[in-house]
Amino acid sequence: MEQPAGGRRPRLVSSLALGQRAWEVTLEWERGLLSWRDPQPPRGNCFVPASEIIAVEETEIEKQCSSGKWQKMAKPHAFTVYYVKRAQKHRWQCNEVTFWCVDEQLCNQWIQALKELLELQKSRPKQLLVYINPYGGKQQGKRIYEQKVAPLFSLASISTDVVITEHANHAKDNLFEVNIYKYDGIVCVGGDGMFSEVMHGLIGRIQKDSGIDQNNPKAPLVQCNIRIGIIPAGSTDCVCYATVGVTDPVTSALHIIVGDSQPLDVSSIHHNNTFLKYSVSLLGYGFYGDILKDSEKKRWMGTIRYDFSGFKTFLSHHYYEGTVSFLPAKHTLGSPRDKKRCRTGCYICRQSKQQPEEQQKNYGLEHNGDDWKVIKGKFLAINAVNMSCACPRSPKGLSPAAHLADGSIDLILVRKCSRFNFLRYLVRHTNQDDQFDFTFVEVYRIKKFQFTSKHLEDSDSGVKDVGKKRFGQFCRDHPACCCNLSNSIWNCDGETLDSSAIEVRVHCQLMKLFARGIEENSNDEAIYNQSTVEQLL
Ligand SMILES: CCCCCCCCCCCCC/C=C/[C@@H](O)[C@H](CO)NC(=O)CCCCCCCCCCCCCCC
Ligand SMILES: Nc1ncnc2c1ncn2[C@@H]1O[C@H](COP(=O)(O)OP(=O)(O)OP(=O)(O)O)[C@@H](O)[C@H]1O
Ligand SMILES: [Ca+2]
Repeated sequence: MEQPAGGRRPRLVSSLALGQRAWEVTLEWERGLLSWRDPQPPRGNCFVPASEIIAVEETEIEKQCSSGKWQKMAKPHAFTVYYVKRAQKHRWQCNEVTFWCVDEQLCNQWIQALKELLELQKSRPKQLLVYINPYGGKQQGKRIYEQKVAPLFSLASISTDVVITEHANHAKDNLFEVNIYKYDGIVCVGGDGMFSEVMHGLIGRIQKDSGIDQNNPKAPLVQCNIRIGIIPAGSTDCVCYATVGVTDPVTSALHIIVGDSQPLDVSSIHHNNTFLKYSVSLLGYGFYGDILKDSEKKRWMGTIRYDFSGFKTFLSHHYYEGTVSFLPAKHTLGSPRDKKRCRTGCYICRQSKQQPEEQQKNYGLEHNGDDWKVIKGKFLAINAVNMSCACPRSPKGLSPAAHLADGSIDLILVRKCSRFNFLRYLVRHTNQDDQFDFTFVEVYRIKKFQFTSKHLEDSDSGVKDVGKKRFGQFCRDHPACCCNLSNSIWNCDGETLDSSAIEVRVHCQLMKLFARGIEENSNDEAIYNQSTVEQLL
């Protein structure tokens, strides 16, 4: 073993057996790096940063004794290191490597040193509260958690309190009752709806404990530092996909274990000084609202209900009249037409970090009315997204250049157009072409917006045409056309809103997830070339 230089922690260097050969294994405290090198040709060289070590354990060797039973033996001496391995398409796996030592003392020294290094990883959770929706997606939540996630949490010495939900809002209500402060994070196993429920519970609880009235649309909300982890087991899993790059329970569990942290913008939605909901992904009126309305009746169909209702809604081709007023985001660095996307360590999101404090300072100061832009029109879809909304159906999402934590919303207005053009627009969500490059599509990066349907404007302005209010199902002037005098509904992260007239405002980085955003070409550009391990073993 090397001696300490200048009082620093010594590097630990040993010759340990790996497979059939002796490798030079090094633990560098300063760089937090475990590496192993084959001194003989073809000289494999592998590195694992401490931040990606999941656990270290003494290796138990199973040996058959004379009675024929298998017995656990701790000799000869070996230890196993479990670590993150990057696979294809942002997927992470738990890999392991076992090192054999000449004696027990050396083995213990290595285990001790690695455990101490793991203790230094301060952002890792030790205690988690887990909510499982057994009915989300393909109804596999419980199985996914028990078979794929719980064994990893136990390997990483994370203790858990698990609640299997018995009804909708169980998790949300529970978060107002339990001592949330004893947990390092909350995990939800389910889809976007389940995540939304947990987010509402957590943000709501923090505001309640801080004396903030959620019904006040101007209230400066208190940031929530307890992270939420999402184990995807839903139908769309858009929040997971857009923050991790893949919907894979093992990948998400590993991001939780290594203690990743991804701040997230949250929009608050109000109507007449009444709080309705928060939104992190899609707030959509028209097309996505109608899909949701129809698909809720078809929950029994499972995950394909969205495709079925999507097709039906596409054919119905309804448009809705209304007024959208919005406050453009003036000081944000990016634009929705940027080619560059929000990725791990995103510069634009990092620059926006000071926004929460700025917002607090400006509390009560209203923006000049002139800054607001007003658009009246006939819309097939009004989509307000806080993030790209990438999901397996559309890997680049509704707004590919939207940022997870820049304190802005991308507002997409799709005006009335032909079915054929709308189809061209939809198809562009699935290929490389620009979905905003149409005359009937507009996109704005904004801070706040309001929407009122024409239907409501007319009734508010005292139009007393009872027939107009009552029939509302088809257009009396043009029975064959697609305009719909009744309202659509708002799809808020997969849940419906009770009002069609809404006021929306974004809260920069209000909450945090156990994620790190999508890694840039994660496998191809892996700094630590772990794949060599497999080639050489
Ligand atoms: C021709 C193919 C075109 C495909 C176009 C695909 C665009 C897909 C964009 C998906 C955006 C998802 C945004 C995330 C929303 C979540 O907060 C929410 C809760 O989970 N999910 C949904 O509301 C669930 C939304 C589900 C949306 C499904 C849309 C399916 C559209 C099908 C249109 C078929 C036209 C075919 C004509 C021949
Ligand atoms: N035990 C339960 N019984 C019925 N509903 C539940 C239960 N637990 C949670 N829920 C509700 O189920 C709704 C949908 O769940 P979830 O989001 O997990 O699946 P999904 O809708 O299939 O997926 P996605 O939201 O990704 O499209 C959530 O809004 C949640 O409130
Ligand atoms: Ca954003």
